[in-house]
Amino acid sequence: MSNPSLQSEKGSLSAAEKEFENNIRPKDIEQFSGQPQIIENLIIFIKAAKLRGEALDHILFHGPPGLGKTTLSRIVANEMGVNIKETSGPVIEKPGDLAGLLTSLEENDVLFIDEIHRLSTVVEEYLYAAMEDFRIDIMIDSGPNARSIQLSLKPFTLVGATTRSGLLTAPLLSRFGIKSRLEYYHTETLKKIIERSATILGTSISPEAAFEIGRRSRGTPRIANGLLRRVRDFAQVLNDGQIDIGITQHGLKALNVDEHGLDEMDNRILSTIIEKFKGGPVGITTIATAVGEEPGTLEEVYEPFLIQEGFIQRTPRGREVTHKAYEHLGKKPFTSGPQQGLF
Ligand SMILES: Nc1ncnc2c1ncn2[C@@H]1O[C@H](COP(=O)(O)OP(=O)(O)OP(=O)(O)O)[C@@H](O)[C@H]1O
Ligand SMILES: [Mg+2]
Repeated sequence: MSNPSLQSEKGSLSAAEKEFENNIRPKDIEQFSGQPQIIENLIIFIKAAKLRGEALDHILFHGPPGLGKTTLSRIVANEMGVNIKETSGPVIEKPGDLAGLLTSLEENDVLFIDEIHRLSTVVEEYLYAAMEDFRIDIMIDSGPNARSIQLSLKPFTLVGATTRSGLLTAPLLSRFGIKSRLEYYHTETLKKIIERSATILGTSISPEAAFEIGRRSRGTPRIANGLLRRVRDFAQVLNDGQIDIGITQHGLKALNVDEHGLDEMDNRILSTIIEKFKGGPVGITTIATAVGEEPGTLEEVYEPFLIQEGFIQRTPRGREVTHKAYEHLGKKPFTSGPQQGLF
């Protein structure tokens, strides 16, 4: 199984994990670390919308799981001083469900649709007019009595979030005025996030320990917070609750956390390319079949981190692992003949 924190299926987090996430989730923009470009722009757009007394333009947050899309959506509503209604793509089954949600919004409120790539086509089409003209046409009755009535909506902001922006249709994409792609976090930023979370949890952590956890968190705040929580257990039982570098290294080792923060699926991808495809180049669809994952998920959720960290490179003929990948897995590069490596 792949790391549950990375899965985009929302059911994968336990109730306790969700509660923990909500407790430490930054509520206003000052508490949110990282993503400087996105934050800088949002501050301007929010100020401008407030000055004009208008709804903020529709926003799409996209990027790998656990980087802060839900967090930012709530922060946007909070900073705008409006209510937020939260739903998700697969939950809105019929146009009527969407109409119900939209008509319940107050002026300038935020409607947050998580996993927006999973909206049904029919619902999506109704959303177009709602986003563009703040109106929705709904059919009432059926057969000869069928007629459509037009409902006007109060201006609102749609905030969509997705890990799979590649699955969004062009008409939907074009209706978002603001599109922000969240990036993986630098270790220094994760360190700050971990220190903030530790304060909320009432635990003391040394700077080296926070850095070490950050370094091994796959650039992802959710993973960083999850590791902090587990390492805190080790510290509580074995170290009087003090999280120092010693107990951190002990804990991370006991938890089998990879030296570079790679998860099981990352390692499976690398070892598959090495063992089954001689290190590549190999096409993404072929890798996907071999590891039992969808090509799109591989491309949008797993691969970006492996490329950023220099474990994989894209070539015109497909994906290739790098030296770093061989070293990481303790394997020797494949050589095609006895001549190679002689000179
Ligand atoms: N920039 C940040 N600063 C502090 N904490 C953060 C930041 N980004 C995310 N987090 C924390 O990481 C956790 C996951 O964030 P969030 O739920 O917003 O991710 P997401 O992008 O919506 O993930 P998914 O795609 O799985 O829905 C939350 O507990 C949140 O508190
Ligand atoms: Mg989310």
